[in-house]
Parts: sequence; C-alpha cells; structure tokens
Amino acid sequence: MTAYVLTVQCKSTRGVVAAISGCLAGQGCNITDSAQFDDQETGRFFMRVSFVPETGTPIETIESAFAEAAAPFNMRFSFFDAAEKVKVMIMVSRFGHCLNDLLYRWRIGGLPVDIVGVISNHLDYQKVVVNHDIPFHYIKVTKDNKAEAEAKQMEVIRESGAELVVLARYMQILSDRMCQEMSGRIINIHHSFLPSFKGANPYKQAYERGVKLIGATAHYVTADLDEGPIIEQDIVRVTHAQSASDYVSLGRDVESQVLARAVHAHIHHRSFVNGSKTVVFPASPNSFASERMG
Ligand SMILES: Nc1nc2c(c(=O)[nH]1)N[C@@H](CN(C=O)c1ccc(C(=O)N[C@@H](CCC(=O)O)C(=O)O)cc1)CN2
Repeated sequence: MTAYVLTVQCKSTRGVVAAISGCLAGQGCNITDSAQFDDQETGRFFMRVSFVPETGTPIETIESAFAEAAAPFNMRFSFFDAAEKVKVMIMVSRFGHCLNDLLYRWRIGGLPVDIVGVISNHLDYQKVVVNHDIPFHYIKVTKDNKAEAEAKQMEVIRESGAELVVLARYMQILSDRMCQEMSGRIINIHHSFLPSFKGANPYKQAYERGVKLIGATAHYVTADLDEGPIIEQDIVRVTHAQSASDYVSLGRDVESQVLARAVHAHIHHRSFVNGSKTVVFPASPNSFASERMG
C-alpha cells in the first residue's frame, strides 16, 4: 500500500492539528508518524505527517478534500509519495570527498534519490561520475564568463528536472538570480561551524584563530554568502599540534556526514525553511526504512 507524506505550514491557530488529522481520518487514512512545531516567536506553524490511505481512497480525492480543510487556515501544503525519489543535481569543483560520499551512499541504497547529473567546473571527477552511469556536465567557469556559465548550468538543471541542487564543495559564488529562482532548493556544505569563518579558506581562518573545534555546516543557499538557513552542523576536536592542512583532512569526514544528513532531511521532506532558520524534524523510529540514513 502506498505511503504518503504531507507537509503543512501556516499561521499558528487553534484547531489546525484537528483539521489536518480529522480530514485524513475522514478520508480513511491512518497516520503512521507526525511531527509539528509551533514557532512562538514568528507565529508560524509547521507539520509533517506520514500516512497510509487504508481504505484505498485515491490520493487525488484526499488532496481535494484536504484543500477544502486547509483553506480556512490558509495552509501551504504538499503531498508526496514517500517512495518517489527526489531528482538531485550535484555540483562539485576540485574537492571530491563529499561527491564520492554521496555517490557511495546512493550506490548502496543509503541515499534514495535520483541523481540526474553532476555539474563541475573541472574535469577531475568526470570518470568516477560516468562510471556510475550518471551524466557529467563540464561547464568551465572563469571571472569573465560567470554569467554565461551559470546560464548553461541553469539550462542543464532545468532540462534534467532536478528538484534539488547539492553544492558538494562547489567553489563558485552563485548569482542572486539563481539563488532566488531556486530558493530553498540548493543545499551547500560550508567547511566551518557557521557563523564562524564564512567565505573562502575557513580552515586557514580557524587555524589562525587557534580554535579547539572545527566543523561543517549544511545550509540552504541564498544571495548572502554562507548566511542561508542552517539545516545541519557538526564538529570535530582539534589541538594546538595540528596544522590548517590537518584540519582539511579531519574536516573531510564531518563535511561528508553533515551534507548527507542535510540531503536526507530534505529528500524526506523533514526540512522546512523558517525565515532565516529552518525547522528540521528528526527521522522518527516509525519512519520508513528508506528514511533512515543508510
Ligand atoms: N550565492 C551563494 N553562492 C554560494 C554559496 C552561498 O552561500 N551563496 N556558498 C558557496 C560555497 N562557499 C563556501 O562554502 C564558497 C565558495 C566560493 C567562494 C569564493 O570566493 N569563490 C570565488 C572563486 C574561487 C575560485 O575560483 O576558486 C568566486 O566565486 O568569485 C566563497 C565561498 C557556494 N556558492
């Protein structure tokens, strides 16, 4: 039996949860998992519900009934087939550890996505990508051709049907236009524990500051460099005896893990943009096996 995910966000109002659960029950659906957050500061409400239409009601009927129940609350809502794989375009430059990690997780079934292609401004990873039977798009970027290069990138992204773009250490600043057009659909891995050490060379900045922890941050990309809503972060301990290049080596694993966790949250519809922040619901024990990090 097909399982679905419903995501909802709206102004926080009494009766929202009853309206959502009551409508699904009325359509013969059993709710198998539910998570909600009421942001007391912004007055915004977020909910994610997994459900199964036990009596076989067609999803189109459920969606139509839900639209009626949602209208009084002005809900923004989406229904997803839990088994449908999100189309993902990966972008990479010269550091390939995050790309390789994502490809490995995908290959063993631990990251249930449809990788529709890899775009790079270098040729370093053409072979490994092609060996995975994934289209590789080399689009050279220079200071003088950034606009043309990005137009080609956007053409590839649109034609591929990509719903999510993952910057796996892609080291070019995206234009405001691209960030706007793909708002909430581009995830970047920044190799520092933001908001510390934004921009280029964060490990060098961290070394010069004498930190005892380095980290990685996965965030949605906005026009404000490395200021986008944070999805996932983690850290690793360093000592006075280690160099900035030691940090680069130590950082590879934490960057890869943080990015994979963020992509996982997004493709399972657990991550919501909430202004300059995010709401990220944890994978619940009752979530479907494919929803747990493999
Ligand atoms: N509009 C945005 N674009 C990008 C973001 C972002 O948050 N908003 N994140 C970066 C990734 N990044 C750090 O994680 C980063 C990448 C590149 C640079 C940078 O200064 N790039 C130079 C070119 C460097 C080169 O050619 O090697 C540039 O683009 O002029 C800073 C931070 C991805 N893009």
